[in-house]
Amino acid sequence: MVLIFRYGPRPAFIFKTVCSLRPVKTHSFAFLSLKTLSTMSAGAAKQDNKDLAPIFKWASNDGEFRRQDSSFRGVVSREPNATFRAEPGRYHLYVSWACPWAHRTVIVRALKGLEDVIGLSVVHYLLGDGGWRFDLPGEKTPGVVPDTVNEAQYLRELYFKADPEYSGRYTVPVLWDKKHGTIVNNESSEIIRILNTAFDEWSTAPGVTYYPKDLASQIDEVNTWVYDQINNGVYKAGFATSQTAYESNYAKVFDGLARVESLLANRKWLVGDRFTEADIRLWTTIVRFDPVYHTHFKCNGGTITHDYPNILRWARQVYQTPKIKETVNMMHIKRHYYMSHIQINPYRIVPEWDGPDLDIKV
Ligand SMILES: N[C@@H](CCC(=O)N[C@@H](CS)C(=O)NCC(=O)O)C(=O)O
Repeated sequence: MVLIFRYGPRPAFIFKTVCSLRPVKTHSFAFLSLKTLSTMSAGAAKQDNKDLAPIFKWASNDGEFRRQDSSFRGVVSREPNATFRAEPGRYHLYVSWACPWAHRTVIVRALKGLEDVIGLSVVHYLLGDGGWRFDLPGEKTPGVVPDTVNEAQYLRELYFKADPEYSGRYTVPVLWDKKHGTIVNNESSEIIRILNTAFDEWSTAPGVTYYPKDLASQIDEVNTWVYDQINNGVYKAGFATSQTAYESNYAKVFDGLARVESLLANRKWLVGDRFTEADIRLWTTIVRFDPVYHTHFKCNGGTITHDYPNILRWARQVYQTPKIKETVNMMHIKRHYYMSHIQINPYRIVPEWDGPDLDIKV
C-alpha cells in the first residue's frame, strides 16, 4: 500500500482500482512492480479474468461468448414420403416466453393461424442448473403451459428421448414430432421457415409468406448483420467475460442499431414494402432492449425509447400488427434474464421499467 502511494502518478485512482479488482492470486500488494501498477492504472478493467471460478466461465478464454450450433435440423415437408410429413396435430412446439429465438416461432405460428394445428408448451421463466423446466408440483405460474405430450418436467428429457447421447445445451425452441417421438428441429431460423409454408393446407393464412421469393436475398442479407450485431450481439456484450470482448461487442450493437435507425428513416419495414421475417427477427430483440439488454447486458449506450425514434415507431407498428401483442409476456422476459443469470445479477433484483409503451398509435 505504501508503495502505491509513493510511486503512483494518480495515487487515489490506483488505490481504488487495486481494491476493486477481484483477488489476484499470485500478487500481494507489497510486491506489485511499478510496471504492474502502471498496467493496472491504464486499464484496470482490461483483466482477462482467466482466474475466475468455473461458475463464471460462460465464455471462451478470450472472454467471447460463442453460441453453440443447433443439433436437430430436420425439415417438415408436404412431400408424401418425407420423414417429417406435414400433418395437422402431429407436431408440437416447446418455447419460453422469455427467449427471443423462441419468440420468433410463436409469432409465426400465430400469424399463420396454426394454433389448432401445432400444439404449444411453455417452460417456466427460470433457467436453472438442470436447464429449462415446467412448473414444479404445486406451482401454477401464469404463462407456463405444461407438457401434455411428453409429460416432461425438464426440457432436457426431450433431448434425451430424441438422442440418448445428446451432449449439447437444452435450448428452446424445439419442434417435436409426436409420431416419431423425436425432435425435428431446434433452430428458430429454420422453424419459422417451416411454419411459414409447410402447414398451409390447415393455416388460416395460406399463401401469406414472411419470406417472399422476390425479397429473399435482401432478407437474408439483413438477417445476417442483424443477427451478428443485434440479436446475438447483445448476448455477446452481456455474456462477455473480458472488458475487451464486452467493449467490441457493445460497439457493434450500437453500430447495428444506428444502421437500422437510418434504414427506417424513410421506410415502414426493414425490407421492401412488406412486413417480413426480417422484421420479426429483429423485433424480438428490440422489444427486450430497454427493459433488459440496456441494463442487464450493459448495452447502455442508448435506449430505443429515447434515442431511436424510427425504431420505436417501427416497434409500435409491429406490436400493433394483429396477433403479435399477445405473444409478449414481459413478466417472463424480465424474470428470466434478471433471475436466471445470477452470475450477472446475484441478488436477482428485477428492475421496474417494462420499456416503452408500444400500444400508442403511430
Ligand atoms: N440457435 C438457437 C438458439 C436458441 C437459444 O439459445 N435459446 C436459449 C434461450 S434464449 C436457451 O434455450 N438456452 C438454454 C441454455 O443454453 O441452457 C435458435 O435460434 O433456435
